[in-house]
Amino acid sequence: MTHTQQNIVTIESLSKTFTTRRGETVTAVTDINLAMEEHSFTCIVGPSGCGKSTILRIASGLEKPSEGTVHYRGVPVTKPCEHIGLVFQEYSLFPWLTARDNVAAGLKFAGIDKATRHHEAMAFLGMVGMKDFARAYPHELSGGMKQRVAIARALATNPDLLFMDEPFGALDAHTRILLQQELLNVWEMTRKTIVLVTHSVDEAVFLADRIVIMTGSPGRIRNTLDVDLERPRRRSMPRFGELTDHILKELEPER
Ligand SMILES: Nc1ncnc2c1ncn2[C@@H]1O[C@H](COP(=O)(O)OP(=O)(O)OP(=O)(O)O)[C@@H](O)[C@H]1O
Repeated sequence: MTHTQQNIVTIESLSKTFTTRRGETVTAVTDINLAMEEHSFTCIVGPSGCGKSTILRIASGLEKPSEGTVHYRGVPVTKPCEHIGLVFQEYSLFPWLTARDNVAAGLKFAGIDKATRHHEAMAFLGMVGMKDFARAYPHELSGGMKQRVAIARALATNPDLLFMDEPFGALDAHTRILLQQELLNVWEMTRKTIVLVTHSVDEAVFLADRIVIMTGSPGRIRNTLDVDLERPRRRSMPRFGELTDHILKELEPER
């Protein structure tokens, strides 16, 4: 595989083996080859334990591969960097900081002065519809609101790549659908490259340009599928149902 101009991330021959505390080895993923085009929206779906999170953790530099490589714009990824934003399922906000200060926190490490930090934080809170809650603390916010703040915080450092691991997994169905739409709005506004891991095939078909379908034990890519559905997408579109059914079939365990 070559590192073409438009591929922002390239994952080649990636495998990861963990050694458990009891000394057993577990191959989490094997022979993963993936490239993300700039500005694209990729969803990774697969059964629990097939290594989706492991791929994101390695691709963002939080974990080392056992074999293979990850490149960001042609440069090996060996540790977390400011170009890659992360949003995980647990809101991971600082409980002692207000929504605004949570968003501003990332900018503090970047050495930006306080007034600019606050101004920028408000702009990103506005983008996710949370301006009115800038002074609220995480415990005063609902799950959906906390996840909005987490997205604003990930965007604040202006990464060009956003890795999201089950960001809406803990939300009720209604809030989840609202936030999916908001994420699409943010994506269309900012044109970030997004890679999102989800258990929900419906969510993947709603969001993605391309869906990576994984199988488990050890995790490997079974198929990748380009989503040939125009936007805005509606779940009532016949093709929406066809694609969902097709992916669900691919995910069925082999007999
Ligand atoms: N630090 C670790 N030590 C040992 N095994 C691990 C470690 N992290 C992950 N694993 C194992 O690797 C495999 C893949 O885990 P991973 O969390 O990446 O899967 P996943 O597809 O994201 O799962 P889920 O959808 O349930 O979140 C699992 O078998 C898991 O037990």
